[in-house]
Amino acid sequence: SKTRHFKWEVGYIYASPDCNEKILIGINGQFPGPTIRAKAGDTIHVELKNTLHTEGVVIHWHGIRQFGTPWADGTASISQCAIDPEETFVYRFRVEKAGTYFYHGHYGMQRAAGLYGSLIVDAADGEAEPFRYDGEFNLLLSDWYHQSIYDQTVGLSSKPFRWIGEPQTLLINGRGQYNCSLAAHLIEGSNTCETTSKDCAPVVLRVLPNKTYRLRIASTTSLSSLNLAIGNHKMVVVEADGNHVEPFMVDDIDIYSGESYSVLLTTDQNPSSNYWLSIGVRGRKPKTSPALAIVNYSPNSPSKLPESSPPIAPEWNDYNHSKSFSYRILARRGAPKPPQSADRRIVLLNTQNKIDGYTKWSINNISLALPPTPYLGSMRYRLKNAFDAGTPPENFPSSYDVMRPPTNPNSTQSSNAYVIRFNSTVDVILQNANALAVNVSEIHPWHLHGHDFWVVGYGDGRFDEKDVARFNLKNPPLRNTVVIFPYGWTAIRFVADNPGVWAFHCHIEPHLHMGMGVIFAEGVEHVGKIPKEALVCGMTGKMLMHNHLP
Ligand SMILES: O=C1O[C@H]([C@@H](O)CO)C(O)=C1O
Repeated sequence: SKTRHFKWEVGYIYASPDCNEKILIGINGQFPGPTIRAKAGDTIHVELKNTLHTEGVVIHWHGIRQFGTPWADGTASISQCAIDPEETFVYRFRVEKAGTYFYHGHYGMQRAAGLYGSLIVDAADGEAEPFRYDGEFNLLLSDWYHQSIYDQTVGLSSKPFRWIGEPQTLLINGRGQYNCSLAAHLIEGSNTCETTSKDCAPVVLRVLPNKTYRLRIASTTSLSSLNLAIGNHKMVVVEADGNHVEPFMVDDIDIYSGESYSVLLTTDQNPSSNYWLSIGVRGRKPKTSPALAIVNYSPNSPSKLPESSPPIAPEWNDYNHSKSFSYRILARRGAPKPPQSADRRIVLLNTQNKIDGYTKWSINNISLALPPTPYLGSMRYRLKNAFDAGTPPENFPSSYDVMRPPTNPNSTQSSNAYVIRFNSTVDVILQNANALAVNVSEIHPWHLHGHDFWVVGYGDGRFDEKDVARFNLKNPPLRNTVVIFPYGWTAIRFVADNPGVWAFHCHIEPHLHMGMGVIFAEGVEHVGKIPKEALVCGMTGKMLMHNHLP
């Protein structure tokens, strides 16, 4: 195995991802950031210089466990201090498992400002994936707002609340077309548009007939849940979040923020035509046009417009469609199985709340407020008063009606954390509920840092003790992100075998900003020597400056 070195500068740049010039956060002047490509077992070494003029930055390596390097997880206030302007921080960690991953900013709402890129891990030398393909494409999906993230964050934390609304544009590999359909010739009265600029030209997948391609698809959207389909073609799902799944064939896939998939595409359709690949919004009433890419059968010209219209995503609120897709995702035969019982069960109620008139999301009535001192340092060195004391609740009152808005919407903010016994097995039940408005319950994709977890069950309504008997302990899929459907619950199981402090949160950027997350700490006493650059801020900073390192 190798060490792969990268030297990055993170800074604001001018770019036109949807043919409209804005500023966004690029890496080495690029958007999306450079793709990291490595082999399983390699070490990634990123020397990251913050060239944002007036704000800190961190980068999270989404789906990478950071076993033995919890300080490299890239979560501000959790695993490290934000890197100050003009400072350089070295992220050094191992990529253990082949798969489709990505990285992104994890400070404030910097992900929504465009701070993301792909991280692809190939099988180690001498190892092979359990499926074959002739070529591959990488599709990093995102959504894009014209409003700056400053404007967005101020709105979300204002009274009255100002919601960000739906994104202006969906992007594929950082490119999209605002207010102008590529399929213009098919839609009467729509504008044709200038899409020759390299920043916003549609993505072209150039294929040969009768071959099989692996499409790596990851979503780092700020808000949108997406559906992806390719005209006339079916796809076979083979990977989810860096784990092999039992292959199954679909017409389209749903993908939530924080998830990744690999699908196999066989180019077995009429080769004299090109085809649309289309991405549309799910789970929220869409106001954003679908994003399109072209599957270009060689030797057709890539500018030859497909004869058939782009596939249309299922109705945004057809949750049965989404559920049937999620329920089909199962571990590939031979994949690691979960422990057959858990040592602890934590039930997390997801509600939208009010705190002093501000709109928030809460988990068991606590809205996460991150402390100034990163947990990893304050827990490792047992600093008092660095974050709120006490264990957050393990459950919510049995009288709470998940089908109705909260009768008392008042909630509290806290930075308290769940301390989990090292190497114990934990079940988490994510319980969805009605939001503040009547008859509204939203989709939330939950992402766990530092682990993959088994998705052992889903259900509608309120989770009940008797549901435990229905858990799938035979072939549950391993993932790092899983969705909770409106008014439903999702059960996950994981082994707390990774010393560190790990965020577990809704991957919707504004929801995390509004407090929708919790902190898990496990085996912190086993954490090795934390590089002091990760901790020099807040109380740990003062302690190190006075040389009182225990
Ligand atoms: O967090 C959210 O706030 C709005 C809405 O509930 C209140 O404006 C919305 O759609 C969210 O997802």
